[in-house]
Amino acid sequence: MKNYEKYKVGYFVPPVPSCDWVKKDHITKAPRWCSVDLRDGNQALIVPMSLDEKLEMFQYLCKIGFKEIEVGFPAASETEFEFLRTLIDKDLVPDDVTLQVLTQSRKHIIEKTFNALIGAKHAVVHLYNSTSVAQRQQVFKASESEIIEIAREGARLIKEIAEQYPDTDFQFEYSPESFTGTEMEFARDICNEVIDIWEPTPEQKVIINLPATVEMSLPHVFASQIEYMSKNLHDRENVVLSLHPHNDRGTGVADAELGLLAGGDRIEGTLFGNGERTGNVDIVTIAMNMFTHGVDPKLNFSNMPEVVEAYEKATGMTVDPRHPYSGALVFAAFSGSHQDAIAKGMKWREAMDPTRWTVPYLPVDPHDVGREYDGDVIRINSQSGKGGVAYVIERDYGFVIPNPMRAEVGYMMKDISDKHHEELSTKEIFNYFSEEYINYFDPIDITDATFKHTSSTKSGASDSFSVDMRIDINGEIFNINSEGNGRLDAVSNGLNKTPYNFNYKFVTYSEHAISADSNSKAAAYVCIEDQLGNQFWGVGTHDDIILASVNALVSAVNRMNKKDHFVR
Ligand SMILES: CC(=O)SCCNC(=O)CCNC(=O)[C@H](O)C(C)(C)COP(=O)(O)OP(=O)(O)OC[C@H]1O[C@@H](n2cnc3c(N)ncnc32)[C@H](O)[C@@H]1OP(=O)(O)O
Ligand SMILES: CC(C)C(=O)C(=O)O
Ligand SMILES: [Mg+2]
Repeated sequence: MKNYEKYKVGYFVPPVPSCDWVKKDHITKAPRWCSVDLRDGNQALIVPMSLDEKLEMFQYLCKIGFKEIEVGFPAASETEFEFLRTLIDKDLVPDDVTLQVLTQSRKHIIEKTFNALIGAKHAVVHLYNSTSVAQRQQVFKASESEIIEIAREGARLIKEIAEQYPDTDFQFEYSPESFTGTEMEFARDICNEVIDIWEPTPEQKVIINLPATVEMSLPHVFASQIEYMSKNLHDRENVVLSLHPHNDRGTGVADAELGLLAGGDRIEGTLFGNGERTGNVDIVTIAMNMFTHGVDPKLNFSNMPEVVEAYEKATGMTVDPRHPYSGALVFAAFSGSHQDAIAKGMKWREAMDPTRWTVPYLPVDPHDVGREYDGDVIRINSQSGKGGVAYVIERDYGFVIPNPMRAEVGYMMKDISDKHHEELSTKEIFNYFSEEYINYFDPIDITDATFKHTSSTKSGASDSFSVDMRIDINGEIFNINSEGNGRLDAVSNGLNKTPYNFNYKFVTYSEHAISADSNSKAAAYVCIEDQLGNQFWGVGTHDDIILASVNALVSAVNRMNKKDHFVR
């Protein structure tokens, strides 16, 4: 027998499957969110949170905007019980936040749960018992009616005890735990039995929570199960249909989203999907998925690095660098074509429509989750291209590298990164760029240059310029006067008046003012070509745009010297 042959599907499709949810293409409003970080998340930690850690996490969950928080299983431990007492006795629960607690259907546990809640303003008492075929057969060794009786007993007791505390606004919740391994008709029946005992009203609705305690099926099957339950629950209008997906198959978010389309009103989950085994469903991802469809998720993740920090501190878990919306690398584009598209997309947005976000490869504006464009988005390594390199140099240093020069600079950075086998920071990139191209005065340095405009006023006569220059070549000084039909031409002719033989022709020239912080105000770019057709770029900077262009020419000629050594 092959190993895989010991498995078969363990879920149940509804007797009358329907898929009306398929017709809806996105979620149009935020569900009721319930954080179960402090209960389901907490029970999955190697060392559950201390009272102080729970308090800190509770306050942070309130800050994000959760209005319903399952704070624990008060009968589980002293810390759990004390935590509730502290929240209530010290009046730490905001008026608009409802505490939720979990209990098994056992008298002493239910009683202890209510004791923990004495004095609370609002509370959800959450009752569960297992309903799946496996649990009925193997754990409870009980018939369907005996399992229903466990639920009914718990529901009756909860209702009865709650009546003794009229000052607390109680809401009741029931979960057929292991719902995904339960026959749908049985799940429907047991939930309806509980609903009938609790007799919900529009003012006092009940919550029926359908957990994918273990995620067992494709997400569309889960959605069909939710749709079936939604259509077959008693008093549906007075029932809040809650979903509680886990992530065993890695599709917890899909379960939640399709489940919402299928009739779910509420989601129980955790930050970043902490929870038993592969976790509870990740509320951050569901909320941000909604956000990127233009729907207000009613939770505030605008400072995601802070959320990550708070979560990691409280749980001791880490957020993966690839975790949707929150991982350290989720906005990083290393690859050339992605960088090129992002850089162009950012510029297009600025010029065409800053109100919308459609930048390729970035499903969300990093600023909307507290991340930066600088450093977070375009990052340079050996997979990068000219567009990305030019983008970061322009963004951080204000140098607009001309299009024909970009490939050369891009390949230079790619090679450096490849050889060093590491990412390059923008600072390193600029240093390499600067060392190689900008004001490269070895061996030629023009230490003084004074221009005169010597054009004729005769019509048809072209402009001409003369320059007096002091040229230093390897320490040898030449005082030269020369002329040309432009300033650069005059300098170039002057260079050729030295005993050296500079054989090149101009290919292109461009210049711009530098907007970013810089000691210089202007940058110029010159490309020359030697006799063999090799091209050499030089970049010059100076306060004076004319001298910037002279510096660019000298840099280009000096760079040519690296290949074609000057001869006298
Ligand atoms: C999917 C979920 O996340 S469900 C929530 C799970 N979370 C936790 O269990 C964390 C907190 N739990 C605890 O601290 C403990 O389990 C307690 C305090 C609740 C109970 O402790 P104990 O009674 O000592 O142990 P234990 O949990 O093993 O009890 C098992 C018994 O409870 C029964 N039981 C389990 N769940 C339920 C339930 N929901 N309703 C009624 N009985 C239940 C079992 O059938 C078993 O019965 P048996 O004694 O007749 O065999
Ligand atoms: C208690 C229930 C809702 C639970 O956590 C689960 O089934 O996963
Ligand atoms: Mg759970």
